Amino acid sequence: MSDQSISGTKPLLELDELTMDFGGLRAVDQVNVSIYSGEIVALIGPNGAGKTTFFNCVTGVYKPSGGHVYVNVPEDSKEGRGGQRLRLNGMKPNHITNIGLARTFQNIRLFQNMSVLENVLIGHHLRLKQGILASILQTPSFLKEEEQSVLEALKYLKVMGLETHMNDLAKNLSYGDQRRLEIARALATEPFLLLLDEPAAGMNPRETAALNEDIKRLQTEEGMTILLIEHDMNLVMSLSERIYVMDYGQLIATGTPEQIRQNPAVIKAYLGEEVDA
Ligand SMILES: Nc1ncnc2c1ncn2[C@@H]1O[C@H](COP(=O)(O)OP(=O)(O)OP(=O)(O)O)[C@@H](O)[C@H]1O
Repeated sequence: MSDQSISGTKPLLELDELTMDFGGLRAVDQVNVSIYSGEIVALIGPNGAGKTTFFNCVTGVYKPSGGHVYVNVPEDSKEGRGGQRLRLNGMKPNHITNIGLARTFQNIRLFQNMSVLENVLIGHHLRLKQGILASILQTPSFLKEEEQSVLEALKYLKVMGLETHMNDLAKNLSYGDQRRLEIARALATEPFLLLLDEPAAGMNPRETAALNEDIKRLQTEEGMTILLIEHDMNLVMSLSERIYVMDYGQLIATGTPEQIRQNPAVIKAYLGEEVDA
C-alpha cells in the first residue's frame, strides 16, 4: 500500500493488511488504514464489526495474527525516535504508549478513589525521568520534576475543562466528566496519536455536544491527531474529515462523511438490506 498522503507526507499510523483471528473467527480481515497528522478520522461499523479488536491490535493488547502496524514517529517525538518508522506488532501496550499512542476504553477505567489530578498525574508519570531512588530520597531534582508534573497535569485538565474539579474524587464526577477525565489522562502521556473508543457512549445529548467541542478543540488548538470509534453518527459526521467503515472484520468503505452517508454498502451494513444508490 502507498505511504504517500494527499499532501505528500507519510502517515503517522499505517496498517498494512492487519488481520486478527480468534480461533476460527477472523475479527479483523486484511485491513489497510492510514492516519495522517492533524486529522480526525472515525472508524465505524455495526456491533461486532471488529473495531475494538482493531484498536487492541494497534495498542498492543493483542498481537495481530497477520499484517503490519507501522508508525512514522513525528520529528518532535518526546521519546527521541523522531523520524523513525517503527513496527509495533508484538510490542507491549506500555511500550506503545511510550512511543506516542494513547487510548481510552469503551468502559471507563479510572482510579475511582483517587482525585481527578492524581488520575492525570498517573498518565504523565510515564514521561518522568527521575527514578524510584530519587523519589524515596525526595531529591531537589525529583521535587522540581514533580512540581512540573502537576503544572502539566493542570494543563491537560484545563484542555478538557476539568480544572475546577482537580481535587474531586474521580467517582464523584458526572458520567460525561469521567469520560473527559479519561481523555485528559491519555493526553498526559503526551501522545502524537489519540485513539478514542466510543467516547460518547452513555452520554446524554448535552454531554455529547460538549464532547464534540472538546475533541474539535484538541485538533485545532492542541494539534492532536485523533482516531475514534463511535456509534453516535451525529458526532462522527460532525467531527471527522475521513471515515473508515468495517463490517464482519473487513473494510467496506472509506471516504468523507458525505461519501459515507451515501454509500450503498454502508447503508446495507447498517440496515441489513439492499439500498438503491
Ligand atoms: N478476545 C476475544 N476472543 C474471541 N472473540 C473475540 C474476542 N474479542 C472480540 N471477539 C469477537 O471478534 C468480533 C469483533 O469484536 P469487536 O469487539 O472488535 O467488535 P466491535 O466492532 O468493537 O463491536 P462493538 O461496536 O459492539 O463494540 C466479534 O465477533 C467478537 O465476538
